[in-house]
Amino acid sequence: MSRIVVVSNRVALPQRSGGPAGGLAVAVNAALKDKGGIWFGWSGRVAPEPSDAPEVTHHGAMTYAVIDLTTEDYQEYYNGFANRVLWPVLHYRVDLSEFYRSDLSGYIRVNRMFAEHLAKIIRPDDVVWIHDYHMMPLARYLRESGHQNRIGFFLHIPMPPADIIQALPQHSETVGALASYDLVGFQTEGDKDNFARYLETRGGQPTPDGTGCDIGGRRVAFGVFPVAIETGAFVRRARHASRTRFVKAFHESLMGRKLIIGVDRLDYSKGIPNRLDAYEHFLRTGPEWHDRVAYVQITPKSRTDVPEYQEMDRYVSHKAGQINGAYADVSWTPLRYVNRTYSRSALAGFYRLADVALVTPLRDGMNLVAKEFVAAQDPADPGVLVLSQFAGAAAELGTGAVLVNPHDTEGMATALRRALDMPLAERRERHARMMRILEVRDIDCWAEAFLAALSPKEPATERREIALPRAAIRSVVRPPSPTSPWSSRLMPRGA
Ligand SMILES: O=P(O)(O)OC[C@H]1O[C@H](O[C@H]2O[C@H](CO)[C@@H](O)[C@H](O)[C@H]2O)[C@H](O)[C@@H](O)[C@@H]1O
Ligand SMILES: O=c1ccn([C@@H]2O[C@H](COP(=O)(O)OP(=O)(O)O)[C@@H](O)[C@H]2O)c(=O)[nH]1
Repeated sequence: MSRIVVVSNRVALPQRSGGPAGGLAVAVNAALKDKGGIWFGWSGRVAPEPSDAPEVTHHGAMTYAVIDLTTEDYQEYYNGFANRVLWPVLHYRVDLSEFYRSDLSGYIRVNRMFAEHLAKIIRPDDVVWIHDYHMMPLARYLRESGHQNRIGFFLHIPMPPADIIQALPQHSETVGALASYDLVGFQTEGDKDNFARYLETRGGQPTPDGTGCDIGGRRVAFGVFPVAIETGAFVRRARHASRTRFVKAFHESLMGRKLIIGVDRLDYSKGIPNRLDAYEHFLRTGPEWHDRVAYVQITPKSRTDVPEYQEMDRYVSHKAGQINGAYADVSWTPLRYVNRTYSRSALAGFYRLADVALVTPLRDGMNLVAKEFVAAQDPADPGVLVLSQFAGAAAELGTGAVLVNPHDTEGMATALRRALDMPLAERRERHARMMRILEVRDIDCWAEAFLAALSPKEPATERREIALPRAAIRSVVRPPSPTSPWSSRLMPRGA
């Protein structure tokens, strides 16, 4: 019988709940745990020697197979090429990328090693589903060694326009290698269109029905599959969490103040400095709100070996201290900045307490926090989602959220004020609009739609879809300033 084999760098191992926070692991885990399958990837460990064979564990319907990385692999493949080249460039930040040929070699070496391990795991009729920018060339290497399986790829992060992709040194080895898949899935229409245009620049011929492209003697199909959450389960989780002692204690600590919440990995793509600027502006221009709000920013540290992330850490801590220094009183802390990882149950309870969520990335593939926040609300008295127009989630939630441009400090402060003042009837109506989408497009729908489109019997045109409002959002990329040091490139203008 055909099995589903999923491959990703990050694997949500069952014995390690409370591990690093990240949407890919959360989503893939939710999609597969009942369906079953094999999940192959990195163990999260760095070891002196490469793994001879994957370490295999079974849990429910899932089999996990993971390998360790050596220090060199971890530096070159993960910290280096994946997180200092592909991550910034695909998030439209060519100015932050640091390219070294040795890192690209490491990336290719690790992908070849993944392909070799995988070749021993997969059977000819298995459907292989590969995830994210760490693994772009994997299908090419599997094809080179004769594997004819149906192989799909899903990109969790944005796909920028062709001009930006072309700034990636040797992009044919990474983005170009996506042409070896049978199906490539994206979070938004804009991402898909950018990829289609990129393939055309490489001589690809769009198929007459527009669902793919013929290139290099093969046909690659494209699709849009916005990643989702376990909506029903998250609603129940939030209801339950709000009754726990832990969440009640948090509620009491607010002493009747309105709660503004932000939950993001400490990553420059999440726009945290811009958001703090906007909050500072809100406090400066709105003294009537002093002592009436509490902003809790939960920010687990991420990719801490990467210099840009270390700098972001220093900057955000400093900025948080500045805001509290300027506006706190003996009995009021305007900003609670927390570098801890919380369980998703605790987060669900926090979201339900919140009056406003600030989800304002400069660029984000999707942003599951936005969806979780909406699902966690009490429909009778829901909080308001303030959402960046540059998050993938804006394509689905844009009609219910208050959309903002994260580069517009005053605009964000105004949006925050509007959200805090929003009448109950409008809050209910906006929340209901977003919930309708989250209920129809949940995580099972995401996995089923992708796998149906990948399966040979059900071509992409027959898959289950609902019409989505188009985000149709593009932004202009500011060229890097040759004179500024890299650290200032991370900060908002004027910081
Ligand atoms: O694995 P890490 O290096 O610790 O990083 C965590 C994950 O970050 C990214 O998540 C993305 O996927 C989410 C789900 O589709 C999406 O909502 C979000 O917008 C993306 O940023 C990354 O793509 C994952 O590979 C990482 O595991
Ligand atoms: O302390 C935390 C912070 C975040 N998350 C989870 O991590 C995921 C973050 O996914 P998102 O798509 O928002 O962003 P990413 O970090 O993947 O870029 C969400 O499911 C959060 O609930 C968590 O479990 N604990």
